[in-house]
Amino acid sequence: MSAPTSPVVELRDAVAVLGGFPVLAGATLTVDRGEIVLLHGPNGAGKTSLLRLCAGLLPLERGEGRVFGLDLASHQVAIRPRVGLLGHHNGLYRDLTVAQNVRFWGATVGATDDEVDAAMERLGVRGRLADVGVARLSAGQKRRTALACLVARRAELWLLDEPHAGLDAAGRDELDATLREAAAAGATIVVSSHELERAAALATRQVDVVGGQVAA
Ligand SMILES: Nc1ncnc2c1ncn2[C@@H]1O[C@H](COP(=O)(O)OP(=O)(O)OP(=O)(O)O)[C@@H](O)[C@H]1O
Repeated sequence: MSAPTSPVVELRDAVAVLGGFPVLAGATLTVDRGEIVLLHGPNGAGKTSLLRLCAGLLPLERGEGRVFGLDLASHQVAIRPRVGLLGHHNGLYRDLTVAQNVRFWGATVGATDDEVDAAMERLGVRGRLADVGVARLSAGQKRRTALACLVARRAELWLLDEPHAGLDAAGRDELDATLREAAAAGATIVVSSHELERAAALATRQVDVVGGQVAA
């Protein structure tokens, strides 16, 4: 864990480039431990790119970037295991069942069977779904499973790209409750969402992303 007083995310004039195109054009953002920050902005504004940069999955071309106090330019390998990114892909092992996926991620931090069960219960994928192969799940069920994996692996920084998408009403409520619990337990959460009313009620702070920058 980073020291309680140091920010979990610190970006200053961060520039990232994909295919010769600047997907982040000087983004500055600070996120403290326990915050739930909502990224809001139009399609193509740079929200996904910002999340991927913080996850160590997009190279920092120019500017400064630190996560857990570690330099993004040189410590991506150390940063990645402490970060849970839920992107457009759920990152699940398709050949494993729901329970096997959640157990796998739980095992990376030494989670007990009870903790793994509790994570699945929290996201409504325990009972009947637990032994179903991921390849046979619906989109919403995959998303629930991916969220259960994040709970089980005790990610310190949750980076969630439109996590409400594809979830039914109960799933959205369970997601919000899960995020509040995680933040209360010390996790830091950055979430992009087009579901403004719901996400704004969840977030402790909202920032606008426009043209690859974070609006002041
Ligand atoms: N693989 C890529 N190669 C080149 N440019 C890309 C690539 N992926 C995204 N971009 C560009 O980067 C910019 C930021 O995209 P990004 O996906 O970060 O936006 P976003 O705010 O998450 O959008 P949305 O709300 O549609 O998900 C856009 O202009 C987009 O066209």
